[in-house]
Amino acid sequence: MNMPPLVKICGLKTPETLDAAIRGGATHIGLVHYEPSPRHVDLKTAAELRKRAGPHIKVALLLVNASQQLTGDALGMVRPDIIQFHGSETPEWLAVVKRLAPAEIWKAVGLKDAETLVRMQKYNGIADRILFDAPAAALPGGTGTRFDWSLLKNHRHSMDWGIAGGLTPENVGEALAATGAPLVDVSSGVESAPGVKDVDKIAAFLKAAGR
Ligand SMILES: O=C(O)c1ccccc1NCC(=O)[C@H](O)[C@H](O)COP(=O)(O)O
Repeated sequence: MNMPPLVKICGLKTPETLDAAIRGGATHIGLVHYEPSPRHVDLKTAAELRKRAGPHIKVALLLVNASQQLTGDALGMVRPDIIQFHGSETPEWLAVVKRLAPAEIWKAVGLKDAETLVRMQKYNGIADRILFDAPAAALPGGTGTRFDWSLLKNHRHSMDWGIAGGLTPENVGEALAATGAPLVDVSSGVESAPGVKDVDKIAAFLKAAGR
């Protein structure tokens, strides 16, 4: 029997929606610390949600081109299992954080074209996972738009990876069949309004993804 994919529910802000993700079998959750986002949580709230999540689900903290100071403060306060870099962070910066922080390093990459798959090789050996997402728009993530899944069809992955961008309970099965992704990540597709997660949609997504 095929293993179900890993599923990350991103952009959680409340205990109720965190509990819904855990109840539905999510393997990962994401906390966005980026003020322009409707999913932004301050570090105190992120630390409280991280504690509530407990040891059985992995918690990713999302940062976008954060300063050295903010990155250090965020890691110290929240103590995430994963830091997801969602801006134009360099491999050199990721390597510095990797040496200092006891956390996995994920790098989100806006998958625009086949050339992107060549350029992202610079993160090989540094990022613990690449998250293929739609190219940045008004926000660098959480845009609710898809990338062209066929770009990954014959790609030989040299790092652990996953997909994000415009996934919903209705299309996640098709996305998994098209890409064979070991991990799927969703944010807008389980919301009733930008930044407002819907517990029923979270449950439906997890079920549709096979959790
Ligand atoms: O979710 C945000 O608002 C966000 C803002 C800035 C950087 C990253 C952000 N989200 C990152 C994620 O991992 C999202 O889950 C991913 O981009 C997919 O989003 P969506 O298309 O809305 O499902």
